[in-house]
Amino acid sequence: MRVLAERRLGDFRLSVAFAGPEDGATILFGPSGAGKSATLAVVAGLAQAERALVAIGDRVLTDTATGRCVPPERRRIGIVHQDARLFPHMSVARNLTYGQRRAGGRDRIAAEAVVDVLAIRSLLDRAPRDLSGGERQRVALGRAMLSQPDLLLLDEPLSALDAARRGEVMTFVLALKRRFALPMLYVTHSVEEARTLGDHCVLLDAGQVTAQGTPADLLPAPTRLGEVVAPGVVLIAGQRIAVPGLDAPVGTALRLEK
Ligand SMILES: Nc1ncnc2c1ncn2[C@@H]1O[C@H](COP(=O)(O)OP(=O)(O)OP(=O)(O)O)[C@@H](O)[C@H]1O
Repeated sequence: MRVLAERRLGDFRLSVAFAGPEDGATILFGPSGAGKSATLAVVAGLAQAERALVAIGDRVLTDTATGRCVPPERRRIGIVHQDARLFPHMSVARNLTYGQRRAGGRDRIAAEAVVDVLAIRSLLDRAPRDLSGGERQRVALGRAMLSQPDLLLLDEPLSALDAARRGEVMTFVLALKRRFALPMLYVTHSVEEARTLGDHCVLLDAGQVTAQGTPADLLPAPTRLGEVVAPGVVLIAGQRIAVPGLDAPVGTALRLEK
């Protein structure tokens, strides 16, 4: 995947160029306002840029030098947002087949395999309103996969979930990545997500790429100061400490404030 995007948004100037693996996840990491969404919009074909090149393998989707610009619906890009945006009037199964219908006969990614990897078989007859937040995101991932994308764009897909669900859904994203080996462009603020899921990492700040490399090299592991090891019990520096009133679920990592 190759991306070059130069665009102006009011006073903000985006000027980024990066390349990522065709069979792994590229992380776009940066603070709020760095230009991550502005970059995704160019990749998805939803925004014009003064200068842009977007290519997946040898498929060129945007090239301002030649005037090429494939419309969004023909880019073969699956998008997963922060909120699942499932169709509320359709069952899970119909949400999934909606993705399939848009695939134009391509069928590299089998529905059965996606349903298995995401463990959503028991949810197929449910309505989106009867799903938990984590289940909804798994279905949104399935719908995006079944549109048979050449690229999966994930725009902070875990950030609306609580810590426990985040870890769970992250495991499913990892499983999809391993099983289907398609390029992913993954936007996050989370060091943990970047390090767990990323093969390549692009750091953005103020509209510019400030560094590119492996997530492990660019993003130091967060220090886990404490972990909930039983209801109301935190393990800190090897000691089990009871914390009355603590209702965080077991497994939650805690950062302690002074
Ligand atoms: N239509 C617009 N007009 C003017 N400025 C804009 C417009 N859209 C975005 N911006 C500015 O462009 C900058 C980059 O925004 P962008 O949404 O890409 O950041 P981001 O990295 O995705 O942030 P976040 O993590 O908060 O989603 C911000 O300073 C934003 O205020």
